Amino acid sequence: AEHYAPVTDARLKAAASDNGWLMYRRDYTSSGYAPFTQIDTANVAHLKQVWDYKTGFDQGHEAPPVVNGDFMFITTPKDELLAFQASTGKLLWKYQHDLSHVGLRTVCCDVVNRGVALYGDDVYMATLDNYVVALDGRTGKIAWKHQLAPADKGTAMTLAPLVVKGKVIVGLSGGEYGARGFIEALDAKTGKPVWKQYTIPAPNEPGGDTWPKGAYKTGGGGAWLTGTYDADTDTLLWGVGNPGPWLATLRPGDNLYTDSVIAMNPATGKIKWHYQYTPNDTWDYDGTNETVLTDIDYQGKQHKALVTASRNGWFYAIDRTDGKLIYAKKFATATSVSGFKDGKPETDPNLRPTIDKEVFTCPSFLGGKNWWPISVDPQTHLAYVPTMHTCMTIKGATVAYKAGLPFLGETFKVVADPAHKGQWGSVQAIDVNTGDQVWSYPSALPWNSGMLSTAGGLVFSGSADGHLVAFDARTGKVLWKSPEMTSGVIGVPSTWVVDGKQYVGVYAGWGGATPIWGGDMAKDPAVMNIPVGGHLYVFSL
Ligand SMILES: O=C(O)c1cc(C(=O)O)c2c(n1)C(=O)C(=O)c1cc(C(=O)O)[nH]c1-2
Repeated sequence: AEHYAPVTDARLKAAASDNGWLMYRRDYTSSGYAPFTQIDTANVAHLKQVWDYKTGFDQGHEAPPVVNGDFMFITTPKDELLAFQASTGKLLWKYQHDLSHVGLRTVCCDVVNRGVALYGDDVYMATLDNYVVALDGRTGKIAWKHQLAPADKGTAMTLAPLVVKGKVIVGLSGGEYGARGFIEALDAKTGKPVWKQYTIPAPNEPGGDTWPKGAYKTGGGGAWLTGTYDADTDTLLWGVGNPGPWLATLRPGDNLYTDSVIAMNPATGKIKWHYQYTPNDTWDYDGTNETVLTDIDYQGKQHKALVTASRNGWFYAIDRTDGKLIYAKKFATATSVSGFKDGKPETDPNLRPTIDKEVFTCPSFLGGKNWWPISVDPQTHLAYVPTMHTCMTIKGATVAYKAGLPFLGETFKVVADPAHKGQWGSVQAIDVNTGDQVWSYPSALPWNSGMLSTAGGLVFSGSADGHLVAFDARTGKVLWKSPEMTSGVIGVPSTWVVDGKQYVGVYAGWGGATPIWGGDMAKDPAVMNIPVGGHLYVFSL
């Protein structure tokens, strides 16, 4: 293999001019966009498989290939880290994190891992038993590992870390177990903790008064997806998950910072501002979905914005300098969050379940979109959004907190969205200047894969029936479908260039929350028949 070029701050900041895919969403803006033009709308139909690798695991395969030079790094659901020669698929080394001491039970939504971060010579992975592990990228030799929280108290880590200025930053899963979430930064060289920011304030801290007495300790607020770094304002942006327990009558108040994006100082973790997508959430909508930085022109005014397609079914544009709402538009049927007043979301009091009352509301807790990241293309100025069309019935239930056990207080069932019968999913393009839909590609099966856009005028994403699909970025026309892969796709495609040749890679490996919690959707024979099994595929011209 060729020599390993260290990943510097300069390279991470200037991802646009790099041939690799150096982090989870390729660049600090979380665009999921690559500037490569070799594969384009005219030749994409000639893509051929160049190599593949079967992982041997049947859980959901969610990680994107992360590529530095001719080195590719990808994780498996059980915290194995694989290094390949990116151009040929030659396995260079393999590291298996020891999960033997952890029950895999306190993971809400399948045993998963979303991949790695790179810095210097090292590769970083977060694990289900709350370690961050650093390995030498060339050899797989362990540099350090550090455990952030015990493994048996309802917490886990499933996200890809983010490296900002020499710190490896990760967040906790555990919103369904009443774990108090946090985001923590470790020194990339030594693994020493630098700062830790709880997502749920203590009573004496700002926002502490949005919780009833004592509730913050079991308030949830996982931070289970990778954040975004705004290099212009030196701000770290991170989405925070749902409050615990799900049943909101047990915790009156806004319950900050659940279901919010928080803006932090990356040197200290100190919170600068926040925006809450769903106040006093009682539908498990989380606020963890990606935060993508993009400059927009809304009604004739320029804004430095962040955009997100929230689980609650609304597409938000927020001023990324101060956290003020610019606009919010529905991208899926959305009734629980019913409108906005002075920039703050309002929820429908009639659609709040109680211990005596079952309600029907949309979207389901799985969201108008779940964790599968959107991509924002600076050329088309469109956001490509993997969308789910479901509603739910939901009712309160009794619950008591016990560390390591689910803390929900609700029963629920995912059902079809009456406005999208026979269509569990779609891929849609949304104009980030307006929040309006430009094209939509309907899918009978749920669409649970992340999006990749490229300067070749293409959008790639994987289908549940096992194809990598290339869309025309402007029109949504399908220009190419890979031959059928051995499983459905929930992975995140990525692309890179080695020796002048562009590659596209994606995991097939059906799983994640949909087959476990999907109710009527999971019981649809077409969904039940999706084969499982992890399989990495790489294509080029
Ligand atoms: O609150 C949490 O801590 C938490 C963690 C995770 C996770 O770590 O995967 C998911 C969720 N919540 C969740 O609500 C959810 O719908 C979900 C889907 C998936 C998946 O991998 O498909 N993970 C998670």
